[in-house]
Amino acid sequence: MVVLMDPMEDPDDILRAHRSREKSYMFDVAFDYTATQDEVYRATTKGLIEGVISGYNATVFAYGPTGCGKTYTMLGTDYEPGIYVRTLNDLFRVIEETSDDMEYKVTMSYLEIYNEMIRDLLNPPSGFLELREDSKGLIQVAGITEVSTINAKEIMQLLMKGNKQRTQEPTAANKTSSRSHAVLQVTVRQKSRVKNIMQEIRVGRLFMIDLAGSERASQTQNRGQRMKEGAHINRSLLALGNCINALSEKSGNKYVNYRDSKLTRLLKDSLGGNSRTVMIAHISPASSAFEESRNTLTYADRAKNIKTRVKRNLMNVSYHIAQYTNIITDLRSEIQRLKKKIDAQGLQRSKNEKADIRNVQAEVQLHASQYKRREMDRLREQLINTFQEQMDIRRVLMELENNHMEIQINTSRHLLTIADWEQEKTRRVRKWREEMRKESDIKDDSEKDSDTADDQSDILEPPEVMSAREHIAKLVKGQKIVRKQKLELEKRFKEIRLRARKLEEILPKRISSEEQREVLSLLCKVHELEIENTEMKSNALLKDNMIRQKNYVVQRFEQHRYLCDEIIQQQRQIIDDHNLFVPQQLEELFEMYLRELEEGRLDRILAIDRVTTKTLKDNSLPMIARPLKLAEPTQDLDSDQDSVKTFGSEKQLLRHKYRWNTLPPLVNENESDTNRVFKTSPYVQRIKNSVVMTPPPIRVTGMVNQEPPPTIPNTSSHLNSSPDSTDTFQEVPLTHKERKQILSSTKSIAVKAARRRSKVLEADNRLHLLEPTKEKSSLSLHSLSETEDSFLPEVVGYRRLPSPLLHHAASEDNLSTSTGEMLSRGPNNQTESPNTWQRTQKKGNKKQEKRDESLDARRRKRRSRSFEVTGQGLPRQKNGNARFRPMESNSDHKIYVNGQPVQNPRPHGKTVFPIAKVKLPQSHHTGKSSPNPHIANISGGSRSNSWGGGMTCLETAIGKNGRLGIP
Ligand SMILES: Nc1ncnc2c1ncn2[C@@H]1O[C@H](COP(=O)(O)OP(=O)(O)OP(=O)(O)O)[C@@H](O)[C@H]1O
Repeated sequence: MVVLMDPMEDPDDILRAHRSREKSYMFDVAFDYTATQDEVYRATTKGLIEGVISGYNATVFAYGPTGCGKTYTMLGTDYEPGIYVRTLNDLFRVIEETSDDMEYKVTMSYLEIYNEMIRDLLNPPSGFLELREDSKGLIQVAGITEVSTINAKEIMQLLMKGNKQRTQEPTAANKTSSRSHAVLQVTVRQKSRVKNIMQEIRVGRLFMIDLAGSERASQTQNRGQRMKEGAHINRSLLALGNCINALSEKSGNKYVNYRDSKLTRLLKDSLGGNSRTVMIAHISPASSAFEESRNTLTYADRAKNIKTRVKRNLMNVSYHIAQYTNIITDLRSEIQRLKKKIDAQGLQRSKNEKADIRNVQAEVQLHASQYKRREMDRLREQLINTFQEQMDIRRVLMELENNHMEIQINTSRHLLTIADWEQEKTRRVRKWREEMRKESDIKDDSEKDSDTADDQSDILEPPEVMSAREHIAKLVKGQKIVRKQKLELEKRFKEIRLRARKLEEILPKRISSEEQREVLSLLCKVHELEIENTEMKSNALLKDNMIRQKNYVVQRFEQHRYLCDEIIQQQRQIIDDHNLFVPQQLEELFEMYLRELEEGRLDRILAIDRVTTKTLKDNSLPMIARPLKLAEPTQDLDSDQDSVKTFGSEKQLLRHKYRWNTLPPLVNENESDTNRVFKTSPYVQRIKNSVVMTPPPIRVTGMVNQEPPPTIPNTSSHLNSSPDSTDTFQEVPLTHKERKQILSSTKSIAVKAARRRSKVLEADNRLHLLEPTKEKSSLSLHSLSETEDSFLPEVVGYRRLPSPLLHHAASEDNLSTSTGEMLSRGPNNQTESPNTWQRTQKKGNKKQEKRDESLDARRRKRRSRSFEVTGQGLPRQKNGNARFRPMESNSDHKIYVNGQPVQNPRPHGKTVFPIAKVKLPQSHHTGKSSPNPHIANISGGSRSNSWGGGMTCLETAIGKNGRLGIP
């Protein structure tokens, strides 16, 4: 509702009170000054577009006085486009949406009626155009340019171009006053794409008209041309008003004069015919425009009453048969078009599908390759882990094996001690029985038996034997633990090897690239070599242990031989001194003994042994085997655990070395090499079944053991090594470096042992009885240290001990005491000098002299040999007395000659063989700790000190004996 109030109305004017000019008008919609272009468009024009497309006519025209915003509403600005642009945009959008089914043709024309003349705004040079009415009563502009386009942007450009051609002049009322009526006609022809004989064409026309504003001359102050323009404008608008008035009249027979102006003629259909028409009436809120507003509203109100009959503009085209050809051609072209469209769509779809398939394939491939890579990495990781585990287990087994070896060596030593004691006990019992037999006349048999029994049981075991039994019990326990651990590890090793074998089968199948295969193969080869190296080291260690064990046996025999020599010589001296009768047979035997000494048969045997030992050590390990690093020369010589520590450090070194990503080889005994990627070396093949080599058990017969270990079935008076296992070890030679290191180790131990021996000798009171002994004892250590290098080869060889006669001839050391010479001659002879001894010797007959000469010759020969070996003269020989000490051992307190023990004087207060008098320091027996703490950890820390102590003791003994045999 629009309420128009009269600004001139005076409420106090009684006379005009009943003639109020205030009026209310009702419209479909009214906009105030806040309304936007879009709101106006939506409320007025938007609803017409669908009708136009489907064949209905429609008209939107802006009506009102000048300067009230008609052009603004219809055309708008670039930023606020008006109805023209908005309508066309929507029109083309709808056409596009339905163009699949319908065929559209859109034409546009733009004209102006200026001073009752029609101008083509799209083609101004075409001049003034005439209006014509066709046979169907439709008003047409003859010669008007109809632009066919379906592009909204193009239409906008045309509109802008045409609008510039529109006559626009400034007036007093409007700076941009339009001096003409502008008519934009858009014709939409729509037909179905389905061809038929009867073709239906829908033609919708849309008129969008921006009328010129009615103006009053007084208001516009127009003169001349402007005034003339105004007159024309007003006339045409008056005609429009008249038409509206006529159309709006409700009376039946009305006459509408459209012919008064070109505007009404053009809008004939729009106003009263077949058209949906929207009239947008513009008014000014200014009180000065009251009259114009009232007129406008009055016309708009009247126009409201105009009723039009709208019908769809259909053109049914019935084609003639002659046109069928064209129709068919059209249809074919349409079919082709549709086919192309379908093909294009199909192509696009298939492209999309193909792209999808390709994407899917690529994705699948990517996933597959990623999975494959992950799987390969996983397998490789597993393989490396199995190799690593194999390596670790082999290493631990090696350590356990070494432990086992040490235990066995120590056990054998203790068993020997016990066996010796058992023999001693038997001898004592026998002796006691003989004594008892002599007294049997006095006592009756029953008493004797009971006494015998009592006496036997009363024999007290020496502490070293008890200690040996304790040690054996501990060692047996330790051996059990080690064996159990070994079994578990071997079982685990088998499992891991099986796993590795499976991986070995899987991996070549999975590896696609030859390069990968090669790299992996090389990697495995490296680890194979690593494990081979470990195995060889293990064997080298075992062999070293075996050699030490063998040397120990040799030393024992040599010790024994030394005693025999001593006894024979002394007894021979007694015989000669007292001119005792010697049976022929004994004489012959003695001759044979002398011959043997002269010919040096035993020396040769020892030489052979030395050569064998040396050969074993000389045969180098292959270069890939990292040599064992034994004692460093710079190590602390006071340490009791030198060699053991070094062994431990070697293990640490190995462990460190294997910590990097190393792989042990894949050993598959059953698989043929051709089917394998990772082959086992011949060496590994050869020793793979003896990876865990067990040294031969030490058999000691006649031993009474409280708890005999399984691998030590019974006692034996000798150590025996299995020849088979020895052969196995001989296959594994030592490198030069290793040999050197062993020698260095021996040197360290030798120096240390000599130092200890020196201390012991100094502490021994008996040694102080002989003045030179003290000197030589102190000298010996120095000498040893000095000449160690030159002695080393002989140290390894373990030269035979020199004859005791030689020591006596030297007469400078305490060996005469230690060999029992003094004792054999009685207490009175203890102070007798060696010279006296020699003088006595010269008193013999010629035969004896000859023998002496022979012995002297042998002595000289040996002495000269010692010079040759050492390269030094007398001082070395003098110092050699310290090295003539027999082997020290906690179990060597007694020496047994031909089964008869020579007792240690200290426990029994009888005859003394000084060989047994030297005792090792206490620390030497107990040991300080496990030689390898890592091993202790691996074996659950159950390793007792006695194992290591025993091992250390053995090494020390070897070192001393090595020196003993040198000069
Ligand atoms: N709604 C509106 N918002 C902003 N400015 C408007 C609005 N309506 C009209 N105008 C401004 O008023 C001035 C006159 O408007 P316009 O030229 O559209 O009037 P008209 O009715 O077309 O005049 P004439 O009949 O003389 O051509 C123009 O500068 C136009 O920008």
